[in-house]
Amino acid sequence: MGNERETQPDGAAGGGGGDPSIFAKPQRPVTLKFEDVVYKIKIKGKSIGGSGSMKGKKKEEEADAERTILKGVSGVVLPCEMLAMLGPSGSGKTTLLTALGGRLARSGGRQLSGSITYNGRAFASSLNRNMGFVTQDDVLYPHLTVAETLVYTALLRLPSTLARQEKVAQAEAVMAELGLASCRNSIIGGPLVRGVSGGERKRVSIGQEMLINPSLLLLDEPTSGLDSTIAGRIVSALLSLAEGGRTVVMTIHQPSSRIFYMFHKVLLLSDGHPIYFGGASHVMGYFASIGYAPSVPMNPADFLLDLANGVSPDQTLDDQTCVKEALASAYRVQLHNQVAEELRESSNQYEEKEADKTANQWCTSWWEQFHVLLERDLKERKHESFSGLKIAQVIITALLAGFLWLQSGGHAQDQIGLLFFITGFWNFFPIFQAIFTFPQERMMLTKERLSRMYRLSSYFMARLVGDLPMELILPTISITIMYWMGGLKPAAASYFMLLFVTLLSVLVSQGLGLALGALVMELKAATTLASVLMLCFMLAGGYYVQKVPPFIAWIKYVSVSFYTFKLQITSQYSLADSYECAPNLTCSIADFPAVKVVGLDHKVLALVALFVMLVLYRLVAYLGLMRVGVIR
Ligand SMILES: Nc1ncnc2c1ncn2[C@@H]1O[C@H](COP(=O)(O)OP(=O)(O)OP(=O)(O)O)[C@@H](O)[C@H]1O
Repeated sequence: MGNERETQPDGAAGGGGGDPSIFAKPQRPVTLKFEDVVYKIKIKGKSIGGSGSMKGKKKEEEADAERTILKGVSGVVLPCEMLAMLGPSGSGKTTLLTALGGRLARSGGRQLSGSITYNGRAFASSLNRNMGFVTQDDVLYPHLTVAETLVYTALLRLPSTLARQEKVAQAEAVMAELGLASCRNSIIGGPLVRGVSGGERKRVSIGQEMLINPSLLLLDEPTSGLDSTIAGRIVSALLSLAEGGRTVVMTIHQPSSRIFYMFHKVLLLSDGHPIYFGGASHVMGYFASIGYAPSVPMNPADFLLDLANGVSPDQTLDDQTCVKEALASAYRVQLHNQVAEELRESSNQYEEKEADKTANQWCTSWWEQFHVLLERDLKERKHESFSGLKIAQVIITALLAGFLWLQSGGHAQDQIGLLFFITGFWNFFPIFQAIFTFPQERMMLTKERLSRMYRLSSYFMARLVGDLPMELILPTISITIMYWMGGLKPAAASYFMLLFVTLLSVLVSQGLGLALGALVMELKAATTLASVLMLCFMLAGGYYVQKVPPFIAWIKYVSVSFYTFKLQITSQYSLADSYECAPNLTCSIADFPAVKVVGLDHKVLALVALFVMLVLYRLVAYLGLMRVGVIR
């Protein structure tokens, strides 16, 4: 089926939603071809046939416990064309779009076969810089404004050859293009914070991809959940982009007829089978020619969806599976060869002559990435880091402890109890703050890493540095209150030593929280694991038990609480100190039960152990994060 519209590879603007001339023509227009794409997944321990799969194949699929999601889909999309992929829910649209974006997982029994080429070449990671991918769910930071979101994306995704001002100007241009200027200073919002509307959020997501002026733009349901006017505006903006020389492919559920006729080409899927590929204006004629014409005038998209669901207009075939089979076999007889011919004939006009040597380079330097990510992180998380609730929680706890220990000065039992309370509180608190960090960021990290926006190391360092102020300020306030109210040793050196040790242990616990979050990437499991681990560490900390069976005594050597408590005790006591062990009897502090367990010696070793943990946990967190955003 040909495309009834005349395509304009030179990039004349036309149609809908705005003037794309503010954007340069894409540097390398892309011809996207896909041929006989088949995608199979293995379902372990179950024997399932494909839902509504063709009868003959059902048995074979059951035997293999394998499900075929895409069953030989072909098509070609040229620069200046916009293809819509239609079909019922579960028909395979998103799977195909993900395959076209080079993001489909192939490990763990998942197989993708057939060919997908971009200007005649297979997918290469360099394409990510020339391709925009808008996912169905908008993955955006809720506390950034529309303008901040787009400016930070521009700073990260546009090359270093552009000055900061030029990147900002590009973000402004995108906002103007997508009609976002009026809400530029509104925050994005999310489930818990009210922000811009769903349509505006979607336009921000599209804007993030438009910023890089991609030659190939793939969008998963860009209009879902929007009213038809807003949906129309979005599709017409995309039409403008396509007609400016880009190749645009989108999945869409139920477009209005006005939207439907904006598409140059349509691919209709039914249970993974293609049942139509060709010009949007020819689709009704094609189905009429094979005996399926609507009995009353209707929106073509509704009619196509009925057909793909197996509902024939005249209801002559009651069995929906029969209708689907008839349509799939009509495609094979009538269209398959035609599409194959179109694939052969459409030249790879823009074929790249040589491999892209910049494939593995980044748009921006490590420092630029670090700087922008740190700035963005501080903006996005300032409400959380400096939350009144968190500050109140810490200060109230410190004051409460201060009042409880107000009259305990000089009493060893109470003082050592206070030290262990400080150890416990400042081991528990940071771990449970840090554990949420990476699981909450997973979607964003995946999205941005797949777009090759930044190195993992720059992200990781920005995150660590961004967390630092609050990680250090709050414990300092808390320790100061408890130290002086609780009557600990009134000497500056002892105070600073205790403060230093506590801050170090806060950073170690934070690292442990980050590592657990990054390894498990699931909040419930990570918090459970952290509770168990911290309880073990606390119990082995030296305060509660003195006689520990040898087979379990080693736990203290991996316990952050043990080293922290030991160093805190040494900040307050030396071997020369004594305490009142019975009325009118003084004993050496070294004989006090808890002090006996942790000891007053080997201070340097304890410090080294904390420093090793400080580095090690962060290294584990980094290694855990390396899995995110990697397609297998
Ligand atoms: N990795 C996977 N594991 C199990 N099932 C999968 C996997 N990937 C896709 N599927 C299944 O394949 C089918 C097609 O999914 P896909 O998301 O492509 O459909 P869709 O047409 O985009 O649906 P929707 O319009 O609801 O988004 C669905 O039944 C889905 O459950």
